Amino acid sequence: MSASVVTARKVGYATRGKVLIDDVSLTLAAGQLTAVIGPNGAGKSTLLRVLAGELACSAGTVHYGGEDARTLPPWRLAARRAVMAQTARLAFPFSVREVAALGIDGIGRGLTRERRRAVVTTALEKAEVAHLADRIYQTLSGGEQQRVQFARALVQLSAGREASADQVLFLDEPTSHLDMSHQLQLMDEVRGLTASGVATFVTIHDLNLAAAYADRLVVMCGGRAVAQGGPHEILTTALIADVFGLDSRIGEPAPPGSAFILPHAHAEKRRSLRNGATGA
Ligand SMILES: Nc1ncnc2c1ncn2[C@@H]1O[C@H](COP(=O)(O)OP(=O)(O)OP(=O)(O)O)[C@@H](O)[C@H]1O
Repeated sequence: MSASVVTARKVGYATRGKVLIDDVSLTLAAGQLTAVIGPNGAGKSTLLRVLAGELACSAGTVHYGGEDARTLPPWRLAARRAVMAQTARLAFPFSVREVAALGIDGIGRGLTRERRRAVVTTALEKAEVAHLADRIYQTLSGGEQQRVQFARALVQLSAGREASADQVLFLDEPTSHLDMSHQLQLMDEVRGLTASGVATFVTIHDLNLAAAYADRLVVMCGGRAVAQGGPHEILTTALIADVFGLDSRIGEPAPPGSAFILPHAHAEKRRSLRNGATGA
């Protein structure tokens, strides 16, 4: 069995009297890709931020190895885990290379200048943004910015590896702005990192990507983890219909020549639009 890198026990998080996640227990293991799915507002990002130590849980515990995340010094936490957030706005006109290099801040002091540059260059290449290295980050498209943020997280992991072998990469909807080719390319990179022993944790809306790449799925709904397990045991028609509030017949056969299976609710709307209805 793979070694546990992060262990959450009965974790809850509440703010201003509102419970955002409740009673979540899970383990992130070395060499395992965990994907979190669930409807908007289910608590996926909050769970990610609690596990990553960005938010202190208000109930339960999060441990990195034997250490409580709340007491880990920031630089040690930064060496053990990298986070690719859902959105990242920058106030100043940094170049792409400078943004990626932010991943080294605080943890890469022991690296030579050449080594730092090599770490950043490799990450830019892996995220397929090396050709944009000298561009100003704010001038990039949404998808390009997302890939730069992925590069920044890869830089942080590479720099942190000198201090810690047990690492975890958290990605909050990393493919939301990416075209299909870059979605697969990014997930392939994440899969490769996972194969090298990193524990990876991805929140994602695309159930097909989740099923294709994850070793383990966590289904969040109403702040609770309502199901956990392998994609094939978890992604049942009944569970998807229940959690996402869809018609119980989730899929319809793909049209000839199409690569997609459309959710039934969307298919109904598409049919009514095709027949001249308003679709409202
Ligand atoms: N600081 C906050 N104060 C109050 N409510 C919050 C706060 N942060 C998040 N929430 C609420 O908590 C719930 C869970 O938010 P969260 O971002 O974790 O959901 P999510 O599953 O990631 O959603 P999405 O798929 O839309 O990204 C939402 O209803 C959100 O409005």
